[in-house]
Amino acid sequence: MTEADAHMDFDLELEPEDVGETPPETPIGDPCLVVDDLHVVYRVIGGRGKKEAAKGANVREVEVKESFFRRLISSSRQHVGAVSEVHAVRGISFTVRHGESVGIVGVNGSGKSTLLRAVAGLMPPKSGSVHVSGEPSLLGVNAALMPQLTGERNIMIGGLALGLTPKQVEERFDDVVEFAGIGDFVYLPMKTYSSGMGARLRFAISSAASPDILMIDEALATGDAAFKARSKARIEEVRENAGTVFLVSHSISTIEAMCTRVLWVHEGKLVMDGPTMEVAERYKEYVRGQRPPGRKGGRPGAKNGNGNGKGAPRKVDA
Ligand SMILES: Nc1ncnc2c1ncn2[C@@H]1O[C@H](COP(=O)(O)OP(=O)(O)OP(=O)(O)O)[C@@H](O)[C@H]1O
Repeated sequence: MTEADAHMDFDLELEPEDVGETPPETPIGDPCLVVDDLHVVYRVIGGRGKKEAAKGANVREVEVKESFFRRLISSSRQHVGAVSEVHAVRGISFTVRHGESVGIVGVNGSGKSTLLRAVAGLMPPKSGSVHVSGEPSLLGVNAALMPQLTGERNIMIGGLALGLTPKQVEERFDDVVEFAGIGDFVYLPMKTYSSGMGARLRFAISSAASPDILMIDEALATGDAAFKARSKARIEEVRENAGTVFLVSHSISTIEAMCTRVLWVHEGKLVMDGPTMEVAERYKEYVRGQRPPGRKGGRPGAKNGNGNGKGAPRKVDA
């Protein structure tokens, strides 16, 4: 696989069921989420900061001043390597209103999932802030459900974590199983599930509680047409109740069908924010340019730099 291919694993084709669909209309509501100059940094012990940084990644090796305690234990432990920092989200700001469904797009490793997790409060920011009215619900790919427990137990745990009572979870149990389409697998440990089954169950649980802010990380890519249709209806339901939906997906057609607005993230920065059609078009142009970021002329935001002679993405006010 070439470097260009590595950045091209997108579904740029509209699927038959999406053809002719127009994105939902943008409703006007009060702000429910404000993200202000957000920075998120991962610290990795034993990383290869210099090598990664040389390849253009958002990585730097940091010097760690050895404390007395560290020196004491290091004499009895093997050296574990340098500490590296990955600056995954770099100064992102935006405001979201009730009733918006916001898609997040970007090439692999651009920071989409990290941004979503930070907004959900699962990642502490290095600096900047996230102000939320309402309780965000993220049970995406990295959710803290327990693989050794059965789907049944995880539905109960997930439901309680989302604020449902045990009785409410019991009442919604059959719906969740049917929505996820996992049948009798629900009585087996989640570690026996395919990744698609796990992702669908997490989405089914996370949307069961009608959350104020529903966050979905890639789950929709894992289902068949019927699951996608059910998901779309569920997302519409949340939006109609003036909730807010965040959706990370590699499938631009999914984003086009389900979102009113798109944030395009590249190397941890927000390069474009605007109505779905506008941003999706520019993003597709960029991806079709087949120039991976880091190569001359391939960086979004660079002057005439998306590889097809078109200029930098225009930042659109939210
Ligand atoms: N747990 C982690 N520890 C260290 N670095 C991480 C961790 N998770 C993500 N990263 C790094 O942070 C950056 C952003 O990753 P993130 O997963 O947010 O991107 P993404 O756009 O969601 O990627 P993908 O589309 O491949 O899922 C990448 O450089 C990635 O290597």
